[in-house]
Amino acid sequence: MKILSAQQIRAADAYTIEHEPIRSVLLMERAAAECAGWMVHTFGENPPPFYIFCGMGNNGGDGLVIARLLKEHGFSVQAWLVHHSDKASEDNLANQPHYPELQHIHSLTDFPSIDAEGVVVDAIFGTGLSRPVEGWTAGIIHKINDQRGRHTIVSIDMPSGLMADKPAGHAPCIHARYTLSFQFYKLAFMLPENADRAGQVVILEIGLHPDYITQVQTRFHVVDKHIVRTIYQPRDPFAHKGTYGHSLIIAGSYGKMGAAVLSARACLRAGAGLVTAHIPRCGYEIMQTAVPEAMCETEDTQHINTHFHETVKDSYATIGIGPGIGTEAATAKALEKLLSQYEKPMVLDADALNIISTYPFLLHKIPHSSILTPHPKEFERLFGATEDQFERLELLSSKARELQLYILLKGRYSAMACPDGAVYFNPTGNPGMASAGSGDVLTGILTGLLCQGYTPKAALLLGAWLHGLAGDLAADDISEESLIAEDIINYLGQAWLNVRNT
Ligand SMILES: NC(=O)C1=CN([C@@H]2O[C@H](COP(=O)(O)OP(=O)(O)OC[C@H]3O[C@@H](n4cnc5c(N)ncnc54)[C@H](OP(=O)(O)O)[C@@H]3O)[C@@H](O)[C@H]2O)[C@@H](O)CC1
Ligand SMILES: Nc1ncnc2c1ncn2[C@@H]1O[C@H](COP(=O)(O)OP(=O)(O)O)[C@@H](O)[C@H]1O
Ligand SMILES: [K+]
Repeated sequence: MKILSAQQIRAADAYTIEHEPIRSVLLMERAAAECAGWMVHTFGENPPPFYIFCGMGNNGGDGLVIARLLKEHGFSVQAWLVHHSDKASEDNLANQPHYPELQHIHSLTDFPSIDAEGVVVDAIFGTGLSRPVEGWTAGIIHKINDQRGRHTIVSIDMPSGLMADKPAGHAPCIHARYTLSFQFYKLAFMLPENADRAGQVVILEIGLHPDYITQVQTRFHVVDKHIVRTIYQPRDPFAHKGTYGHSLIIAGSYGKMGAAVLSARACLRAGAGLVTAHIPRCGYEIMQTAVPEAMCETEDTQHINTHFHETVKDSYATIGIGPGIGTEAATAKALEKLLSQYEKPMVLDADALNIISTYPFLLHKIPHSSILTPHPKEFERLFGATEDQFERLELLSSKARELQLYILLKGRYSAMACPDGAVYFNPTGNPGMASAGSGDVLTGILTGLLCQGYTPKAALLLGAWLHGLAGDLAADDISEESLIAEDIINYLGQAWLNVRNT
């Protein structure tokens, strides 16, 4: 799914009006009807009172239509027009007479006291916000936020105060429980700094013209079922274990053998034909017992520090390196040697990335189209700090282009940058996965997918999706709280079935 900028969303709106064709006031009606439908579906059993705050633009126009539709549905509704500007938009004006009970707010003192617990609908500003909200209108936003504990706040299209594709900094902004976003995610929703502003994002189809959406060029995307379905390749009925490659997992050190076990097991569960684990000797019994399906190569020390045997170049379809290997100087030397002799795309994570941040020249030795999977701290160590998260996304995209690598920056919506500069966000996953070892599992999954012949881009998008989906399926069964990395591996099979049957 493409992520459109605010300007492209306006163009999609205009294109739809011209080519469907549909009058703009009817497109507003259609969008608002989707919102009202969601509200009836979500709160309809025993509907609480609705308090709807409308601005002077088309976002406010949506609010006016929602107020009328909910009232017609028999809900208890009160609506206010927040006069932040002198002029209302045409479609806003057209809808005002259809909601005669409309009340007016001209200053902070007009803010109503809202007693009974209910739903506050924020339809003050949407994609037309052009500058930070100031003055008494900012006061209204703060007053609505003060109601957070007692009321459910639902924002229409955007939480008011947030800009779709610019940093909001500390500007006043609604903190919504839900944001009902029209047809697309906005880039701002993908960033951790806006998590408690957008709340849970619900995408509502409003029938924007498909021709516009197909032809519009965007750098940012959200991975969806459609993308995943086109990547997925069923296994060949005549396959043998050689068909799906032999991968090498280089992981673990004394006290961190769990990382190696998780990566190797995830690599197998992702579908690799054969897996060899390259580990320190102290982990031999652990690995052979915990993952009998994997073969082992060992080193005589507690860290990985010798050069890898000469066959590394030819024997392995791909390599996953990093979880738990530590950052000893000898391990760094071994990594340098490996990067000098191995030429196919591989997966680098955790301590492999930390070593590279200490010896940045290694960045240029990584085989083209390899996948790096830093979490935000590792990313900062590798590429430096940025002013804000929009700037960090730009840095991510430009580094992927410059180094011709795939870089996955971990998070709620992991951001995956490609060598052409495109960035895909992964929507699956949950906070239960914020627990030790989840990243080691991801390394194993990505290695397993590369190994069986998925291209680096396909492995990256499918791997991140499967990893998060397995976490979601696990959380559904055993809760986010008790989810551990091993569960992600155990639910990988169900995630595969889900992808296959999509
Ligand atoms: N996408 C679609 O296809 C569809 C989109 N639809 C809806 O349209 C919405 C976009 O509507 P929009 O363009 O009218 O902008 P909106 O967000 O209402 O704000 C504009 C108003 O705010 C004002 N203003 C701006 N900044 C301000 C500030 N800091 N402080 C104070 N005032 C400020 C500005 O006035 P001015 O800048 O002139 O002062 C103007 O009055 C979109 O989010 C969605 O809800 C659906 O109806 C149909 C299908
Ligand atoms: N709140 C969350 N929502 C979705 N995914 C998450 C969340 N928290 C963590 N994850 C995922 O879990 C993984 C954690 O990786 P990482 O921080 O490297 O863990 P570790 O080093 O302990 O293995 C990442 O893939 C990340 O995207
Ligand atoms: K809004």
